[in-house]
Amino acid sequence: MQNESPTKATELMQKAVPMMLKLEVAPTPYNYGIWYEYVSNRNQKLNQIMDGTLRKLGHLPGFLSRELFHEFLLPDEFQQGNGQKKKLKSIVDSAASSSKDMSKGLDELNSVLAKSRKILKRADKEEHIDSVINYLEKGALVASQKANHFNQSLEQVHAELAKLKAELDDIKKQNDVDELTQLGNQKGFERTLYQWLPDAEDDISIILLDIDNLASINQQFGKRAGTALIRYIADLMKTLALEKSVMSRFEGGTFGILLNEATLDFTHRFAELLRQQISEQKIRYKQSKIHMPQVTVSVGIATLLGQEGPEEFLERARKNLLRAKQSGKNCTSDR
Ligand SMILES: Nc1nc2c(ncn2[C@@H]2O[C@H](COP(=O)(O)OP(=O)(O)OP(=O)(O)O)[C@@H](O)[C@H]2O)c(=O)[nH]1
Repeated sequence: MQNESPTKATELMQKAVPMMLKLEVAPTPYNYGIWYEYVSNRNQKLNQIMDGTLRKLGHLPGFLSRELFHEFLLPDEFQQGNGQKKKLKSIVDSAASSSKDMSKGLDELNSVLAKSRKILKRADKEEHIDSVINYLEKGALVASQKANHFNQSLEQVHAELAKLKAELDDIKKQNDVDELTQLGNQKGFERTLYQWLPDAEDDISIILLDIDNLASINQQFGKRAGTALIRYIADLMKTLALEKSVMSRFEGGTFGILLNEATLDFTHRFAELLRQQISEQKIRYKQSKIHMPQVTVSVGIATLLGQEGPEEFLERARKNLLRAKQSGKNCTSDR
């Protein structure tokens, strides 16, 4: 569900509720959610499935509504079963209960109108007309009170959804952080890559940087020292971070940097600066006087080519990293 303005949300509900009434759709939270999405017409695939099923069966079975709700309306974070799911359910439940109330109000208004029509057919005195007017007035008042209540509850839903969305954004950010180094993680790196690519000119670049011989460092000094080294390199990278760039640790001693507005030439120079700075570090073992042997990294870089997709782009950087390793390590390769 997107973050609608209250007016837009009301508009969508005013389309969805009569449609649900016409098709005798039960006002369950799932139905409420998917019909709201259906009338918004922004999810072609959902609409195709719903149209196809309605054509074939004449209705949407309850289990399918549930499936569609989970597939199309719950973002991944909700599907992980955290507290947000409960919050969303309570929002949807409360919206569903007011939509039920609203539909009851419409039924009552319809019955008032039907009765008035009946009486009017037989009305031959002025007092008959007066009593129909009074009756209609009362019926319309009740319906409009219900409609007001419904609008208010939609506004509340809207505010609660906005709050929930902000919480989710925070969770997303936390999910994108690598706990060991506090840089981003690979998921966050890829998320940003997918976000940047559609608007990119050919000036997005990737740097993949991998600590050389980490396995033997682990063997020689212990895994703890290897892990401390990963953190050390991450901290050093942070001091050199550029604007419009994202620094991440993928796994082990492999880091990824995504640079926006960076040509191949600039990226190469920046990668070399990182590589050199790392190789010049004199790192002491467990704060003792013993220095670790020179720590080096190999680097693969790539700058976006034409219509290249994110996977091919990242794969090219990976191949260049492999080439740097095969060329004797402690060097940068861009082809
Ligand atoms: N200390 C430590 N080691 C890790 C961590 N994650 C992965 N590793 C180890 O890092 C090592 C990476 O090994 P390889 O990918 O073979 O690479 P390498 O020994 O660095 O050799 P090259 O990449 O060819 O230079 C493996 O032995 C992993 O077990 C970690 O968080 N801490």
